[in-house]
Amino acid sequence: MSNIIYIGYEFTVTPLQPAVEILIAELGFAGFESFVETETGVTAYIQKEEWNAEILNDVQILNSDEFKIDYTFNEIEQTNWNEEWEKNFNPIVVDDVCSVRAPFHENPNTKYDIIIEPKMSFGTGHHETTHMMIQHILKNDFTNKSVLDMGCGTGVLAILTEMKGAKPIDAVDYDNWCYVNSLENVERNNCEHITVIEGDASVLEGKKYDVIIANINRNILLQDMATYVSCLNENGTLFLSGFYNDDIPVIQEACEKLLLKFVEKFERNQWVALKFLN
Ligand SMILES: C[S@@+](CC[C@H](N)C(=O)[O-])C[C@H]1O[C@@H](n2cnc3c(N)ncnc32)[C@H](O)[C@@H]1O
Repeated sequence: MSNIIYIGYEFTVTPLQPAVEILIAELGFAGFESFVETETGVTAYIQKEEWNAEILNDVQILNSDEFKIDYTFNEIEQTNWNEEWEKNFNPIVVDDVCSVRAPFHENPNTKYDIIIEPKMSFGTGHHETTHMMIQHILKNDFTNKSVLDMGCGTGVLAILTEMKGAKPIDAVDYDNWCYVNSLENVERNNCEHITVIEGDASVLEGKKYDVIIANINRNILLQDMATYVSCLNENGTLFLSGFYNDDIPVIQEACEKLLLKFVEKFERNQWVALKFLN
């Protein structure tokens, strides 16, 4: 069990939309990793070791004349954060066929019913990037494909690929909490073909996959892209997310330098998820 300390910011936003959406996008970019929408705005969390006093300097919407945004912040005990999450985690259904829910939610009877207890890990399906990666996975054939889920968070994407017939699957995350949480969720969903690995791109040496899924962030993707592509089989597929529409040119250029071909883009609230072929 990790003893990471978080800083929680409670933002009060008037009027709520579209300001809350923009605020969450900008905070995500600044390094905040979890968000809980409230009746009056949003609560956002960042690890204390990622935090600094200037963290909000680049969050432009705070200077907007169109919206009034106030905030307070304080250190959050891990246990309090979990209670907050449990109160606020609503089940989601993607394209009527895939649900992501907690064990205590009612079964929505979807074809792919993923049960997740995310605690501190990213990947409840609420985030645009997870949602779009789920859409890519739903749309593509995974039967007997070997898969790497890089930056697996809760393991939600790896679990869905197994439900769609993929095997074997490696789910990798450098964060110990995510590693432990993915192990728990893999077991909770009775998956048999997923190996959860704690580490970064350095654990990929010598490995090969038919499909690589990486929902991380622009800088890590650019840094590790060559390693991912070296692990991709001929005619393999790479799905990337964790960045904005404006980042596409730099991501696409990096992929094309490695001879990948751009195939398809999904977009939600300025976030994007791209598909490339080898
Ligand atoms: C945006 S979350 C995605 C989680 C999940 N795959 C999803 O789609 O909901 C990114 C994850 O990547 C992990 N991560 C960030 N940098 C990494 C790196 N260099 N190597 C491995 N994992 C990394 C983080 O710990 C986090 O769990």
